[in-house]
Amino acid sequence: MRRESPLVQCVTNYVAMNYAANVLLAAGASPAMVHAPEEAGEFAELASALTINIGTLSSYWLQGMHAAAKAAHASGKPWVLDPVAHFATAFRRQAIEGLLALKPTVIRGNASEIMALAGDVSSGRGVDSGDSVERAEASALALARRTDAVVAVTGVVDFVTDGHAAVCIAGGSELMPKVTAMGCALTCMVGGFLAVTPQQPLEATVTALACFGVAGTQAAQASNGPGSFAWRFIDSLAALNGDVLQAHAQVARA
Ligand SMILES: Nc1ncnc2c1ncn2[C@@H]1O[C@H](COP(=O)(O)OP(=O)(O)O)[C@@H](O)[C@H]1O
Ligand SMILES: Cc1ncsc1CCOP(=O)(O)O
Ligand SMILES: [Mg+2]
Repeated sequence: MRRESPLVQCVTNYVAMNYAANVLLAAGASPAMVHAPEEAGEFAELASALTINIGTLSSYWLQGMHAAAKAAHASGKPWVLDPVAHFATAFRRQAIEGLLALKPTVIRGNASEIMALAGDVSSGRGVDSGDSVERAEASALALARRTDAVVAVTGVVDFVTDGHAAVCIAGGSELMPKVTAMGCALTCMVGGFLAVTPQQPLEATVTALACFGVAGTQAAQASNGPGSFAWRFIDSLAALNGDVLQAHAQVARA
């Protein structure tokens, strides 16, 4: 990632835009928050990967998402879908079906989002999860098989699957769900690793999640609460390199 500094197009939400861009910069990528329908498709042809997040959805943004995802799909670029609170309203449910039809390479969400996307009953209400990752594992496997996407469920211990192999990633901190846009930023980070290893979406996703696990644990050690954690996390990510990741990542086959 640091060697190639890939251009990553992020269509994310108003809450996450600044933090997610700083996360990608800390990891060595070059983020671009480009979402207007007039240019999102054209830009997707330039970028090495695309991420789409429906957190603060509107009709206008949805047009940009479609333009970008269509262009990415047509030009063989990988793209990541973050289905924030997709179950909450009819508008979101309809939007997520349309985006799924454009074949995301990776779907990254919390346990409630992934369970609901697989058609299972979940306890989610808004953007925060009401379910454990363990409860979402079967849903993730089924969703991966149905969509041909790699599915990542995040929480205390993350679970990633392509419908066949499955990997667990531990680490992180209980402060992470207390900082808004942490998951959205992680989705953009997955896009960064997909950009540099587009043929290995499972490995790219696991690497992104492992970076968050290691940086999250390190940042929490020096933090008094969510405010200082948020900026220390960016510093920890910026200090991360391959050796530190190899030494501290908690990754295991599930
Ligand atoms: N209780 C926890 N302990 C450790 N890490 C966590 C915890 N909750 C969330 N995380 C981490 O926070 C990041 C965002 O995940 P999550 O909170 O599930 O996403 P979202 O913000 O979309 O709900 C992931 O790296 C995940 O591993
Ligand atoms: C609070 C909020 N409201 C709409 S999008 C958003 C951010 C959600 O971020 P995350 O899914 O990373 O917690
Ligand atoms: Mg989220």
